[in-house]
Amino acid sequence: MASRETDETGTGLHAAGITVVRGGRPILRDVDVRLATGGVMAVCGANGSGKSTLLAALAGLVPVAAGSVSVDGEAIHRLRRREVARRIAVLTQGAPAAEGFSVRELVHLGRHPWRGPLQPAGREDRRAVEWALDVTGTAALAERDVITLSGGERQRAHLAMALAQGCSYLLLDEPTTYLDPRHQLDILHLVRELNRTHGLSVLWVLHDLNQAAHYSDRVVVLAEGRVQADGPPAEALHPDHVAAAFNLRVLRLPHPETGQPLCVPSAEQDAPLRPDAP
Ligand SMILES: Nc1ncnc2c1ncn2[C@@H]1O[C@H](COP(=O)(O)OP(=O)(O)OP(=O)(O)O)[C@@H](O)[C@H]1O
Repeated sequence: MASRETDETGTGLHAAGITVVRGGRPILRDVDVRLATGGVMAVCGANGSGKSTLLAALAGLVPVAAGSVSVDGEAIHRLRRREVARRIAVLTQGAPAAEGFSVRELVHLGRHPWRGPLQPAGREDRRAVEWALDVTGTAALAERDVITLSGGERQRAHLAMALAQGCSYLLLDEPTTYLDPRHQLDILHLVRELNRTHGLSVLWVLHDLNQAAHYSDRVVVLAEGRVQADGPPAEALHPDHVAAAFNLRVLRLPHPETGQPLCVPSAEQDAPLRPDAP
C-alpha cells in the first residue's frame, strides 16, 4: 500500500484525505480528490463550501492539518516552491490587475519559476511567452497596458501568463467570472482545446453546473467542506447530489439539440436559504 507521503500508486495531482483548518475551523474535512494526468475536473459547490480552499491546498498554498497532497507521486510539501510552480499554475479569482505592465510583461512573469531573480529572459522564455500570447489570442494586445483591458481581455491575458509557466497542471478558480455568455464559452473551449492538444491537466472551479458537465470529464461536488459526489458529470450532478450540496431542486432535461442532460432549476423550491431574507 502506498504511503500518504509518497503515493507511488498514482500519477496526477492528489489530495489524499486532507483536512484544512483556517481561523480555527475545519474548512475541508477528509477530502480525497485526484486530478488525473490529462484530465479535466470541475469542482462545484455552494458559496463557502471550500472550493477555493481545495484549489489552494492542491497547489500547496495552504497547509493541511491531516492527509497530504502529492503531485506525480511526490509529496508537495517536500518540493521547493519553485519546483511546485514549474508543475502547477494557478489562476485565482479576480487576479489583481498589474498596473503599469504591458500584456507581454505580464505574461513574462509566468516564466519566473524557470530562471533566477536577476537572470534575463532567454530564448526558451521568449518562445513560451509568444506561444501563450498566440494560443490565447492576446498577441494583438501584447503592448497594451493591462489596466486598459476589458474584463474578458484581462482574463485571457492572465490565462496566457499561467500558460507561459509551462506547467502540466492548470488550476483555475472561476475563470468565467465577469465574462459575458459568449466569452465564457470561448474561455472554456480554449482551455478544453489546450487539454486535448497539449495534454494539459485542468482543475477548475465552476459555478455553472451545465458548463461544468459539458467541458469536464469529471466533477467533484463539495458540500460544507466534504466531498458530496465525485465522478463522471452525469453521476456527480445527479439531482440528489445537487439538492444536498446546493439546497436546490433541479430537473434533468435533455438538451434540445444534443440530448445531453441539462440541470434546470425546478419552479418548486424550498424556503429561501436565509430565514431573514425578505
Ligand atoms: N483565511 C481564512 N480564515 C478563516 N476562514 C477562512 C479563510 N479562508 C476561507 N475561509 C472560510 O472557509 C470557507 C470556505 O471558503 P472558500 O473560499 O474555500 O469557499 P468557496 O467554496 O470557494 O466559496 P465561494 O463560492 O463563495 O467563492 C468560508 O466559510 C470562508 O469564510
